[in-house]
Amino acid sequence: MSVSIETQTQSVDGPDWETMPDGATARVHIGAVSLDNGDRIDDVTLAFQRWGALSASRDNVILTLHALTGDSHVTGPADDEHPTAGWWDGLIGPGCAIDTDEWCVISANVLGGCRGSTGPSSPAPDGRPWGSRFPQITVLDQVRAERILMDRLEIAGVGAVVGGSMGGARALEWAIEYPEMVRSALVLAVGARATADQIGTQTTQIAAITADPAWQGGDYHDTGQAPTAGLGVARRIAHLTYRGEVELDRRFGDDPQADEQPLTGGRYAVDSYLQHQATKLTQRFDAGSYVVLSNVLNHHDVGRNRGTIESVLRACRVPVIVGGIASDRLYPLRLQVELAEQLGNCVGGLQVLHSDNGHDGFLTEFDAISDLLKQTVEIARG
Ligand SMILES: CC(=O)SCCNC(=O)CCNC(=O)[C@H](O)C(C)(C)COP(=O)(O)OP(=O)(O)OC[C@H]1O[C@@H](n2cnc3c(N)ncnc32)[C@H](O)[C@@H]1OP(=O)(O)O
Ligand SMILES: N[C@@H](CCO)C(=O)O
Repeated sequence: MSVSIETQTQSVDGPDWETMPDGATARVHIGAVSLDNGDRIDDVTLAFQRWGALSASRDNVILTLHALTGDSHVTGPADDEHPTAGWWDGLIGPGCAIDTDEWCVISANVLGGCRGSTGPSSPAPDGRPWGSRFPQITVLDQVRAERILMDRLEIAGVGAVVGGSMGGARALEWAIEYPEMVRSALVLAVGARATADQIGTQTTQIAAITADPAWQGGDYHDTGQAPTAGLGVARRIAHLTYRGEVELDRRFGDDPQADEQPLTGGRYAVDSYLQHQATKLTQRFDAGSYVVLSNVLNHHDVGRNRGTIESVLRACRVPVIVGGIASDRLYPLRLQVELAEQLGNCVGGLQVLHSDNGHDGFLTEFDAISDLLKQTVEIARG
């Protein structure tokens, strides 16, 4: 589906993006985005951060793509605008795996997100929060928005698109939909389409949120209430899928939490751990975005409107590095085996990360991710 692209660039709420300090945030009105479901969102805003200088030929951009509850803050400590430290902190910067003395790193908060980009909690054209009116979007819709952002920034091509999980899904869609713009891609901890298991756990998480009376059909943003309990349950379920089964048992087993007594109403240690993860998320993330983005993952299917998954992957000529984590039970290795075997130009075959941390290995395995990023930028150099 083609996307109408307006010509003007309008920066709002931020400094000139090319000269702002490393890690500063800019927000750009990118205009309308046409969606897979035939709908359209007018006047989309994307918030993004930039590290490293844009070269005179504007051809040294690395687009880093965050996962479900991430945001544009790839590196650096938490700050007023970004409640968590960078999700690939230390991997991007001067002398790092993506060396910002060479590369200009751009990272945008995703369409549907809640950290400065248009999503359920941001104002619709009538000034009220989008809430339940926010349309069903797909990974490809998010990538279309990012493609328009590149156009607004006058970036005709990028050295690499890199990401894991939902970020990996977008990197894959970038390589398939806009191969002429992408010199290399890192696709980590994801598959070519959602599996029944993923859709099962994600729809169960959505059910936990929508069962919370504070959800109010998704139109809670201006009521002073939020479905915090439902979002917390959703995160607990999700977090179990993000970590290794053996890891959790090794760390927590059936231990009680501190001096609590489970037989008399006290908590298990793993219960306390999940409660902690849930509380941290509910303090920083919008439930409406969580629902929209979980559905984005449910709808992920590179074959949609294109053909068989195998034919779509085989036709992709962009050099792609494919990585997977051996203990990932949410995006098991068989999904990355399929990608590595079927992508038209997978470089070096499947690269397996050995980690106890399951799916979250794409965030925690610093050395292995560093190596994959270095391989990717090496291809981008040509
Ligand atoms: C691209 C993106 O996805 S960006 C978003 C990434 N960040 C998140 O998703 C935040 C949620 N956290 C996570 O997913 C993971 O913690 C990661 C991937 C960020 C880091 O993983 P790890 O370093 O292995 O941390 P781990 O999962 O062991 O969690 C440690 C936390 O659990 C807490 N914890 C450990 N045991 C217990 C317990 N028994 N009871 C309560 N809390 C506990 C620790 O105190 C620590 O808290 P803190 O994070 O507030 O300092
Ligand atoms: N911890 C990651 C895992 C999902 O990929 C997140 O919350 O985005």
